[in-house]
Amino acid sequence: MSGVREQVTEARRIVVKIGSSSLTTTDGGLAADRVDALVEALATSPAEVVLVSSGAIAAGLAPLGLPRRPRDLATQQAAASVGQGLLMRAYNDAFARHARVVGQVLLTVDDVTRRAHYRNAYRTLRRLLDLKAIPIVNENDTVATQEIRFGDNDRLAALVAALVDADLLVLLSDVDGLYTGDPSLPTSRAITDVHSFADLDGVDIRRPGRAGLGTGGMVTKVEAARIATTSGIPVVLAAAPQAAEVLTGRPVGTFFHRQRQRPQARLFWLAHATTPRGRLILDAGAVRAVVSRHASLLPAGITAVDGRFAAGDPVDLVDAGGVPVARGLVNYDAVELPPLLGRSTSDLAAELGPAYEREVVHRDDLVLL
Ligand SMILES: Nc1ncnc2c1ncn2[C@@H]1O[C@H](COP(=O)(O)OP(=O)(O)O)[C@@H](O)[C@H]1O
Ligand SMILES: N[C@@H](CCC(=O)OP(=O)(O)O)C(=O)O
Repeated sequence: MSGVREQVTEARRIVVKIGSSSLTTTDGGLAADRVDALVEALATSPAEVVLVSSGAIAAGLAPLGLPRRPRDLATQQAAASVGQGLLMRAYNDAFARHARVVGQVLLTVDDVTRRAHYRNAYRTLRRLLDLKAIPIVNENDTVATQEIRFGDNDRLAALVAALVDADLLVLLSDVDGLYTGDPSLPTSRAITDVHSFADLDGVDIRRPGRAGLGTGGMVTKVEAARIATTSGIPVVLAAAPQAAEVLTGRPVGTFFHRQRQRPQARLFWLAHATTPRGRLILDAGAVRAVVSRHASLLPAGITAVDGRFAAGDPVDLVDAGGVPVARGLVNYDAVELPPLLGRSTSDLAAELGPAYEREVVHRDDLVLL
């Protein structure tokens, strides 16, 4: 293997994600030395850096006298509310020593999936970078409900990487890369390169780490790597203390090669970041129109509606057998649709007015699955 990874050293914009377990001590406090080491590596990088940092909940445990990570959402949110301020104070102070300014950006799933919101998030991040500030992103834990939460920051980081059109995503954890199985077992081997996700068949990818502070374990990291690489962004997965080595292109950790050039950005959000709120069951003609001709979905081709969704929500388009063929943002509330099904848009417009000429899902808001 050559001495440096050129896709890393040539990256002009990098998203770095660090997990809770890498920032906090086992008794729940923020580990200042770890924050300092990370900040040193980031502040000296010539690239624009967006930091996605977990650790709010973990950092809030000790001040609130909580012995371990709570399971219920309200207590997690209280801990995040306390911990997020402490986390930002630590970053603010550490980056200030390198004469760098930081900006807090708290995002919800909607902010990175809905067009109007993600443009707004993009503008804020873009402007912070233009102003040479380091955006520090976390999920907006205090307002997110269970249903709409990411819960882990791995996928959020991949989506942020796509949002800011990053050249590289770095996932820093308490493990120095992906292994063929539980890294504590002597039989597990380190995986240095992932060229295709088929390479991972047979790899034992587990959920949370032993420290009990992280959330997603390797499952969400591999999923994040899949999201990023299929949108043309390579990923390095390494241990937090290796951050400086990673950023100087040393071949440490696991390198996930990009799977293809970037698809149209917004469609990518739709496929990976949204949870469908309902299903539209399509007849065979509509399936062909949507899949082969990439046409908009009209009421005439829908045979049934399932779920309680509102206009603007993501829904799955499924064939008669229930197999999802596409996902799209629907233009009608669920309750509006049943009387329209099977009817032509010109009939509907003549009877109900021009507003009913609109597609159920516009082709620009559709992605094939
Ligand atoms: N195949 C695997 N390769 C590497 N690590 C794994 C694997 N399966 C499970 N893990 C565990 O995943 C953990 C990292 O996930 P997590 O604790 O959620 O980290 P973070 O807080 O950094 O997001 C590691 O500590 C490791 O024990
Ligand atoms: N937003 C949460 C992140 C949840 C979490 O623990 O994520 P991770 O450590 O990346 O698996 C927090 O700041 O505590």
